[in-house]
Amino acid sequence: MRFLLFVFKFLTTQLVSSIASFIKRGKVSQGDLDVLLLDIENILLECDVALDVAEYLIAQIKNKCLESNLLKKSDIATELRKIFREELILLLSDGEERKWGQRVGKMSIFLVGPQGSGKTTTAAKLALYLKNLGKSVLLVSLDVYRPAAREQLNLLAKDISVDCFEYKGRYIHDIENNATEKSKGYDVVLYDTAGCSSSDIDMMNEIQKLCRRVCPTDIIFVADSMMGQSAVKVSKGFLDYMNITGSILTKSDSDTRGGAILSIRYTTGKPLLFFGTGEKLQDLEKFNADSVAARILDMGDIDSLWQKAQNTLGNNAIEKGTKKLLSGVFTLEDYVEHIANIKKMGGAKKLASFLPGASSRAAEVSLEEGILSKHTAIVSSMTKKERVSPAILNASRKRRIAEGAGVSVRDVNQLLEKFSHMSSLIKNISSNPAHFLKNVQSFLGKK
Ligand SMILES: Nc1nc2c(ncn2[C@@H]2O[C@H](COP(=O)(O)OP(=O)(O)OP(=O)(O)O)[C@@H](O)[C@H]2O)c(=O)[nH]1
Repeated sequence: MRFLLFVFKFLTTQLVSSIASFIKRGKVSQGDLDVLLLDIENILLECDVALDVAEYLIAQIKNKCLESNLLKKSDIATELRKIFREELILLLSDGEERKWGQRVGKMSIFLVGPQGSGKTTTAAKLALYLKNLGKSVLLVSLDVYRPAAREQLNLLAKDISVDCFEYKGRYIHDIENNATEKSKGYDVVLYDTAGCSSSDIDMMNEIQKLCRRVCPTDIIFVADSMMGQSAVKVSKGFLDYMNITGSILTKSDSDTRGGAILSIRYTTGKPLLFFGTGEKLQDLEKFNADSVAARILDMGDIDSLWQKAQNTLGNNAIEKGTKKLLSGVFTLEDYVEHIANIKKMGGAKKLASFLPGASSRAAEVSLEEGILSKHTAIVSSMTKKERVSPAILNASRKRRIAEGAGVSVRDVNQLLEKFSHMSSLIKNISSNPAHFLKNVQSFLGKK
């Protein structure tokens, strides 16, 4: 599963450095705060957040700062981030998205949106998601203009073993009539519509008519994360013709500045349901406002990190690893296994992005990634005995290992130093786990 690696990179870096330089000033006045909020508004605009949305968010934050007497607080930085986070969450969610897909009764879902926004791919991703929830799903293409789109949906449906209604005719109403007949017996019918622009009045009228006839339970607007400032205009265009009930943002794995996320939620007033995070059919993530707000403010996203560990490594492996750690035994083989797990989960850089303060440690973590690969090579060129008892490593053994791994003896010494540091840390954790937990909680701000 890919995560929102890029979406907030720019926004986060800019916001965090602005807030940090504001805090560094020591005593701050209302004027300083106004300048900071103006800076933040500009950063939001640079990140493609629409003007209305940026102004609204800043006005809300300003009100909250006044209400809470921010300037009189002893820890202005923490309080400001808290306000910012709460306002972002309010802007992004009313909690409705959490209930999506759990509804009892038949669902019929229309996916609508501009051309190329990812509707067909998302239809298949959603079908897979709903199938995994135990629902029977039928996919239907309502795109009579592009036969390739029907073929594309059919192929995707085969990939995930979901039924697809194949209609070879040319008239959209015939497809719809036949599909309504075929759809009996399925829990969910997912309709993929033809991509259209809101300025194409004929097409919009046609989709509107179809919506009236089928009366779908959900009309989901599929938008490309990269649409930036135009997100407001495009989503308003669709809202004029149909009652959108939720949105999905695709291509959030691409190098976008993320503004569309805030803009679309604000404009439609309807829940953001999912993010498309890649081209594969598994690359669909449920939207979680808390996680997104935490990532934007560089406050870490431990829930997503935990989910990622569970999905990649499995609960049994995590439990086994934790037990071993708490027993205080830590060998070089365990160290290499941890490095392999970090790689499996996407590498040190990706994992660090889930921790608080990630944006300020990006360069450091990049360096660490190379060191970890070196360490794996060094341990691989050791004998079993050396891995279990590194104390036996004398000068000649170190030279042999360094040669085998293609590194210097200094690198071998650095690994041993790091390993020894980690071993004593783990011994400390195992002798007092409660104290360790307390430190972790305070690091994560969950005192
Ligand atoms: N990287 C990435 N690519 C995606 C994502 N979703 C869709 N795509 C790609 O975007 C391109 C267009 O996707 P489609 O699903 O064909 O888009 P569409 O909206 O159905 O297109 P039309 O029917 O022509 O309007 C394809 O190459 C997809 O693989 C995503 O979340 N991430």
